[in-house]
Amino acid sequence: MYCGRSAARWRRASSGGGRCRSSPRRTRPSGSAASWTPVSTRCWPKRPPSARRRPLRPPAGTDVPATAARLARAKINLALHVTGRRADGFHLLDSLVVFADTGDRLRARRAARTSLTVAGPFAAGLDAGPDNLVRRAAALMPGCPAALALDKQLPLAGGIGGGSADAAAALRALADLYRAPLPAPGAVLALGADVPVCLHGRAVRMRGIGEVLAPVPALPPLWCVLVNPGVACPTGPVFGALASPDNPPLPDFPDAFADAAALADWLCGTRNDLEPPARALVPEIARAGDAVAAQPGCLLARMSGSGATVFGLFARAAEARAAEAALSAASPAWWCRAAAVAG
Ligand SMILES: C[C@@](CO)(OP(=O)(O)O)[C@H](O)COP(=O)(O)OP(=O)(O)OC[C@H]1O[C@@H](n2ccc(N)nc2=O)[C@H](O)[C@@H]1O
Ligand SMILES: Nc1ncnc2c1ncn2[C@@H]1O[C@H](COP(=O)(O)OP(=O)(O)O)[C@@H](O)[C@H]1O
Repeated sequence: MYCGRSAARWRRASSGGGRCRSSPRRTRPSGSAASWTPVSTRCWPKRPPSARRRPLRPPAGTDVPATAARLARAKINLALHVTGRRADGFHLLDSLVVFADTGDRLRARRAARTSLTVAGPFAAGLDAGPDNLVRRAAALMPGCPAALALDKQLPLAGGIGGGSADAAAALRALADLYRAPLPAPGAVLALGADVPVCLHGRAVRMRGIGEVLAPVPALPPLWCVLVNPGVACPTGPVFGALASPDNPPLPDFPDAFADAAALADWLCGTRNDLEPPARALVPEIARAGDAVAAQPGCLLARMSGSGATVFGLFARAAEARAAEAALSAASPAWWCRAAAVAG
């Protein structure tokens, strides 16, 4: 990690291990509605959505749209502490999660049967079949058939939760189209540990394996640059390479963050515990982190999630855009995006 405006403290990892390019199918975390702690009150269906077979009819007189569009925002783990390991092997987390104002685009149109098409710069290698998280999300709402179109703008297996954001976007779009309730929390969590937080979609503290969400102080205006060095970094192997699952939780939050620099200072007392094992698996992460940390105005550079995407934080939009331009010019093979951080 690098933090501070002058001292470059991004630590280089000792290289080791090979590149990870495989994309294993996600295994399902077990979860129950009882373990879900939503920040806001939600209306859950009284019976499981799977009980519905025919398309839902919107309530009479309701003006429902025929199409819906959603931005599936990139998730950023500003801090990610691994604090324990459950008996089933899933790790307990304590994470400050925010969302960048950039992501995949999902369009949905009411139809007789559910279908999915995938286009965009990262469509290659992503199957539109039943394993796609959009399809798996739609399967949780069988009364809401739709023609779904995913414009895949985010790199796959990049630690920015693209698949989870797509699943959350699909659930929201179908709920909009049919004025239908969202699936039960346990079913949402079973799609992936990051899906509940992506469904929430705003800055939040995430604990448990991803199902316990709690409010955080309002974020100051903040911009980021996201950099993915083009190497997929699958989540499971990174957790598997973690030295210890038992690490201290996040420090106490202040009542407020005065500005971006104050947030960056607080983040300097936090970590991403998955960064050392990810850097050992994918040496490109350290190179990307060094490059981001060297950008003028960069307050902090760190890896998000299980990698390989690295983020830099900036107080001003112009600095983030300049960083994107400089990084893209220096390393054309890298995926670089400047974006506002949505509070
Ligand atoms: C690490 C995080 C942090 O936000 O982000 P990403 O790097 O994936 O973006 C998430 O916890 C990832 O969530 P998600 O990507 O949905 O994970 P899943 O598909 O449910 O799990 C993939 C695999 O990672 C491991 N896993 C995942 C979550 C967790 N809390 N403990 C784990 O040990 C398990 O081996 C699991 O089989
Ligand atoms: N719509 C989707 N977009 C991205 N990945 C998907 C999607 N559906 C299934 N996947 C699978 O989910 C895994 C995790 O992808 P992603 O959410 O992009 O990364 P991460 O969990 O590192 O943030 C990948 O192995 C990918 O094959």
